[in-house]
Amino acid sequence: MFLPRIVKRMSPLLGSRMSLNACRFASTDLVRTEVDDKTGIAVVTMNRKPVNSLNLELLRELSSALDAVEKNKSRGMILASSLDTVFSAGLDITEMYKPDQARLKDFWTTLQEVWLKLFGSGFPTAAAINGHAPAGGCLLAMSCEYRVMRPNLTIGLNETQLGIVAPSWFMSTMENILPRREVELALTLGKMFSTEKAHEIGLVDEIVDTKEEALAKCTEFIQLFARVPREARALTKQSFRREALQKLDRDQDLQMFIYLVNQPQVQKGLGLYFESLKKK
Ligand SMILES: CCCCCCCCCCC/C=C/C(=O)SCCNC(=O)CCNC(=O)[C@H](O)C(C)(C)COP(=O)(O)OP(=O)(O)OC[C@H]1O[C@@H](n2cnc3c(N)ncnc32)[C@H](O)[C@@H]1OP(=O)(O)O
Repeated sequence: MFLPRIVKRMSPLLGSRMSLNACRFASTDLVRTEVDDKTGIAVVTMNRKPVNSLNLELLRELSSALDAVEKNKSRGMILASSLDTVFSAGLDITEMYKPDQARLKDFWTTLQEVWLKLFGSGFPTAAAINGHAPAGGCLLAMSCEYRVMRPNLTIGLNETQLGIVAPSWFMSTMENILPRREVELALTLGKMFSTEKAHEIGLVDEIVDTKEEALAKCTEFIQLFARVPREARALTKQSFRREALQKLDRDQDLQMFIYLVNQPQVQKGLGLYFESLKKK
């Protein structure tokens, strides 16, 4: 259960430039939320070692953090990772392999919820991609409005490479950024792009060397909207994204997911993939 802790602290977030700004913290072990009092921007940092794989608990806390950002009327939100080389490894395979059925349902429902809140948020969002971002990790980054990434990393929807299929709302999220043809190729190949290639095709907006620079660039992006009326901006964004949001039929999607994941050949594939990750 997420219990926001609101305290005043000095911010260690953005290095010396920001170090005198007081921040409000609403944090749990898995997700840290820090709102800079000067900019009014919240930084939501995923913190689940070793690779920020998205299990039910991390998703629940992300969902609560998004509610808190909305409720606090933050100027915007930056999504980041506390880990040095991984933004998020995507969905936690252990949630889908030999699953407990009630938990599996909860897991998928919470993932849908996180996407609806993040992709459909009224406040401005940016992703500081300071590590690899495969599959569900790429989904989170793509759900934001702006992406800044460190060099020599990878990002993409690699599902077909694992013998599984990205749900249609993962596809719509990529289609909100890239031309249809590029998306079809990326999805059917299960393509993981290097930072540099992702930047070239427009999946990533900027490349920077450090996490601090990524946070600073994301802040600059969000501050572009400082003089734009908040409601008008929010409604414009939500109207632009409405078609993708409305296409998700949550019940049907859940039933399809449960059915497919429980297929013996999918279970076998997930098991083999999980083993290969362990042996790496
Ligand atoms: C035919 C129809 C079928 C339809 C089926 C429907 C199913 C719907 C599917 C929904 C869409 C799925 C979305 C997903 O997100 S699936 C997850 C995809 N993710 C990946 O492929 C990433 C896998 N991980 C990596 O590539 C690397 O770990 C990474 C580059 C992220 C980091 O590399 P690094 O070298 O730093 O770390 P390690 O690889 O050594 O990993 C450390 C430990 O973490 C474990 N691990 C890694 N990724 C995951 C994961 N996604 N889930 C669970 N655990 C993970 C890894 O095994 C290591 O564990 P140990 O230390 O115990 O060995």
